[in-house]
Amino acid sequence: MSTFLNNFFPADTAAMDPIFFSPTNGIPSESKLATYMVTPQSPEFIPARINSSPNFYAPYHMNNGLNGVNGLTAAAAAAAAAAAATVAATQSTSSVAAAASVSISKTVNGSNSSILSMQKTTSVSTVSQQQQQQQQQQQQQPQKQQSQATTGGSGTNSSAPIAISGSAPPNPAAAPFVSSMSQQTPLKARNAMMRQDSPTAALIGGEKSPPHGMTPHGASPIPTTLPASVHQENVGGTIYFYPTGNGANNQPVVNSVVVDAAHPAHPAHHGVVNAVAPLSAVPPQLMYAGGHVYPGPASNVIAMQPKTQLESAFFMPDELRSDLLARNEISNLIMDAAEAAQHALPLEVDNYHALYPLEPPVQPMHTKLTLPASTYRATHNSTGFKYCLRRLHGFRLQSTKCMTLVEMWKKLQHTNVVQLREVFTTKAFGDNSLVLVYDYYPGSQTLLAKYFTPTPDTNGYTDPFQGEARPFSHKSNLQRTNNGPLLPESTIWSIIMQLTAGLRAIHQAGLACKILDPTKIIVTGKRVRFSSCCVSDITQFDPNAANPLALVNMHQQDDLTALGRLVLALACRCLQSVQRDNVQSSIDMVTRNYSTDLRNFIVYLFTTNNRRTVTDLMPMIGARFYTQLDALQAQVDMQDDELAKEMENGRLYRILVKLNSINERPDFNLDCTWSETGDRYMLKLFRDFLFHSVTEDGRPWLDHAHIVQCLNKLDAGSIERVQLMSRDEQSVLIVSYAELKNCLENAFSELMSAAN
Ligand SMILES: Nc1ncnc2c1ncn2[C@@H]1O[C@H](COP(=O)(O)OP(=O)(O)OP(=O)(O)O)[C@@H](O)[C@H]1O
Repeated sequence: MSTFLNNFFPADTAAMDPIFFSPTNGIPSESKLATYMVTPQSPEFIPARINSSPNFYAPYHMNNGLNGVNGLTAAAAAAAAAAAATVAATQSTSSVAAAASVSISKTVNGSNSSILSMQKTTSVSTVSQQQQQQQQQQQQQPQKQQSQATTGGSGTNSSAPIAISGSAPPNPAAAPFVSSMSQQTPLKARNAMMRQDSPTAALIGGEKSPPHGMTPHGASPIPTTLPASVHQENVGGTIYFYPTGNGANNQPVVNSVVVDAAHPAHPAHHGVVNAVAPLSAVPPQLMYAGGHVYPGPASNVIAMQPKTQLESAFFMPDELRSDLLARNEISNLIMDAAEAAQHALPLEVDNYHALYPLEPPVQPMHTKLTLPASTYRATHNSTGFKYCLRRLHGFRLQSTKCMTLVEMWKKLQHTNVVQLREVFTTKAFGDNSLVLVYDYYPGSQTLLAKYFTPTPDTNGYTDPFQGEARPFSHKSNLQRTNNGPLLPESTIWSIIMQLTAGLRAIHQAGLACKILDPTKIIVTGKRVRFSSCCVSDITQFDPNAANPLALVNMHQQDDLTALGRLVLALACRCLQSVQRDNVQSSIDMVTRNYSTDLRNFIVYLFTTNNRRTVTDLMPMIGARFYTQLDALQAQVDMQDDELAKEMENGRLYRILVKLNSINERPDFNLDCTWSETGDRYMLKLFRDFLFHSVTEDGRPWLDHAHIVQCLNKLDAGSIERVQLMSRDEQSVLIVSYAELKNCLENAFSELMSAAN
């Protein structure tokens, strides 16, 4: 070590306190990096620009959307860091040393003496504050302010020196710190994390003792209570940092917060139940510190999942994921050349492009539309959002008076009605077409396709396992129709509730659906929506009528009749069941297979001599409404929980974006060493620590929990410290996450300002 120091500092300055002059490596004296004492043998360390003392508690700020934590207030961020400080302080009461910053360096020849010497000191234990103060007085060293001293020290443990390297410390007060350090110092530094326990173990069976060679999760080995000013002393080649008395007065901002080891920076993301636990009077606003922590799924959500596996606590259920993926895939489908030739679609239609057909090219006319129609998915030119375009071929708008109705439909917002966005005429298809633009729901099926399409039979053999009743029973086969087994009554009621909800909104808006049949109702997952609203209002518009809404009451009554027919068809699972001659036998079938309520519901809608309203249907739905509400709320609970997990993922993603924009950047402002120097150097080593750790025998050490934990600590700006090893294993930097965060923010803002 002494060799190293002699090399590092020229003889004429050797007597000077190295912190207060500019070392020959060009590091300004005020630099925090200067105090890290990186060896000259570390070729990567070429500081170019050094920051002054970082503002470790700088509030989160939004920076191009990539910064910080979603919705985390500055107070919350500070509280998070504060919580970490207190956690560490609480846990390291026996390790009383405190210092601005620390470096552990090997000797020039690369021996492990420093680390070994520290290991020898592990037997030393707690030193009281009074002892430290006495020792501090005995030292009688000039108490100099150091601007780069980290803040956040508790001030109670500020006088113990911190051993850096070389032989045993002259001041026994240093020992406790050295002791805890040595327990955590990687024996093989960066490349040998000597881990015996994975942090994931904590996910299963509570906190395990921290593995060797890595900063433990629960308690920082490095004192986290740092005074504002530090004096350093070189004894026999070992540098000791002595906090000055001033530091003792430097009360941290966080003392009032007492938390358990569940600092935001803890393995929060992946389910360790590390909720912040207030043990004393905690100001409520500081509790935001726990906002970083995903506390694991709620017990009610876990109970809802069919298979409660460990992964389900951390990741999205497979079913939901595959649903979302399927929807994305459908949404992103593009035509191949053959399809494009077959459909011959224009490149652009009004404000939309990338048309993709949702049905085969030649469509038979819908009986009520009397015009050929096609449906496409298309992307809006300026917003990039996808919409559903319904084109009426060869349609000339006779009068713009119908626009009154269009405006009424555009205003109608309901979760069971596909919303109309706009209507325009176009010649882009080579004819006069009218286009109605609706919201697009990928993966939708019409009710016709879902429930009234014959299931393929193999040689007349029907699968006895299909159907709701017991397999092979007489009832089971009787309940089968051409289109599959009869639907469970709960499914029919679920559709009824959704359709009546949509219809109620339409009627209350003074409109009528007019085309209420299985081809114009779409099903997306379990959601049912009216999909072709307004089409009839345009195509059947009478420009000579004094009041276009004069007949709306009659149309609303027709809607209710159509609803009755639709429900009957669903209950019989057969469209022919609603033909005039079949209605009575179909109702008999409903009586046999379903509840009286369902039968009464259908009969009510078929009884046309009274004026009917949707509201009258409510009592027939009755308590089933509560069942539906309960199912929906359970789904909301589940999705809320998924959202909480994904929020954490999004936050970590943003940090990774920043980190990766900086790491290994080949060139920045004509400086090809930018990403390897100054603040960025620490980020590089941190990246190695995160992702490139290896076991003692050189195998990659991959632990998701380690990565998540460390990223969380970085994001929270925890004052817990981490040991980073240079790639040549000649130097160790000990740096707090707060400093790393500061480095990250600075480097990224440099990139941002250059990009702008
Ligand atoms: N808003 C929408 N979002 C996503 N897909 C939709 C939307 N509206 C309709 N679709 C889908 O587009 C396809 C065609 O719809 P359309 O209403 O034309 O049904 P159809 O059975 O072809 O009726 P028709 O025989 O009258 O043309 C269907 O697969 C339907 O699920």
